[in-house]
Amino acid sequence: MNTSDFKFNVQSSLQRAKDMSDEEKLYRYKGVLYPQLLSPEENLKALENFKAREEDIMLVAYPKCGFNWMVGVVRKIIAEVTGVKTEARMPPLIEFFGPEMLKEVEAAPSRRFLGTHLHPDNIPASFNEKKTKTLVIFRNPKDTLVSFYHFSNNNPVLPSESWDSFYSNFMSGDVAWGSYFDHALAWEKRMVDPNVMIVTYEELKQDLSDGIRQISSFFGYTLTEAQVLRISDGSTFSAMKQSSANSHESLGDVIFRKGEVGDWKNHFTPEQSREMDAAFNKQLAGTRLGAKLNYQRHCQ
Ligand SMILES: Nc1ncnc2c1ncn2[C@@H]1O[C@H](COP(=O)(O)OS(=O)(=O)O)[C@@H](OP(=O)(O)O)[C@H]1O
Repeated sequence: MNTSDFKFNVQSSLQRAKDMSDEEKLYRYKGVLYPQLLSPEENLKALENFKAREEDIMLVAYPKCGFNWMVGVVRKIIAEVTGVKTEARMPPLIEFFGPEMLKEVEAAPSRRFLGTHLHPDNIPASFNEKKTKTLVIFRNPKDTLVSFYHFSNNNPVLPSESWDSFYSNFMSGDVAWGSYFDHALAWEKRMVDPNVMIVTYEELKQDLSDGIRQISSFFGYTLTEAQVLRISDGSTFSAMKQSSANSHESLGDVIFRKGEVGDWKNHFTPEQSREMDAAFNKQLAGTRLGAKLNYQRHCQ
């Protein structure tokens, strides 16, 4: 799959964003906000008939939950097992592709590595129908919100917003790619599906090697301990930030920002923190995903 056109599109989108007002940068598709320049309606419409394959490798994340980290890890796993290196390429987000690029993807040989931030309702139905193995990464909502706030203010294709305004929009789900809680509740329902594996940012921060072993075996690969070590050494925050100028060009420093658990403590007011606690309790307390996110430890 050749992604040079895609690289060019991202650069030209960043350029075009300079002439747009913040109001023009997001639009609604089936009720969910998406970035006009990166995921215009024609991209999302073209995706509706996308033909997933059983052998595809699919990665899903709500924005800022660690998608690019997992892209790096999965690409390194693939490189170790097959010898094919694709790490210098931009992330394989299907909603950024557009009709022409999608034709190339449809013609590409298996196994294809694909990813998305799409709202679960907007993910092409064929991924579920074909039982494509799908890795989903989640992160605690407070750090996700902080990361998203900085991203919005440093990525020209998204609106710039004050902390209080972004906080309110995140809580009501009026941010690009929709509500964190909508995504979480939809994936919570699929946690028992053997074709879905959910990992959390926080558990990977704690033991990346174990995560790499589990992820590779989920996709049907077996790694030696030396390979696991090589992949984890190359996937630390500092290693990935260092190589990001190559893989992500001008967005490298924006995406690889801080890479820590708990930065929310430097941003949330006590009242905002209590409001998020109440929202989490209402939506996710007592669920499997809620337990996996270990909210009390990471957010209280
Ligand atoms: N290797 C590694 N280790 C730890 N943390 C990492 C790593 N790579 C990326 N990150 C952090 O992930 C956050 C970006 O998330 P996404 O890649 O999902 O962002 S995006 O929505 O696709 O733009 C963003 O979090 P914040 O630093 O809190 O903003 C990145 O720094």
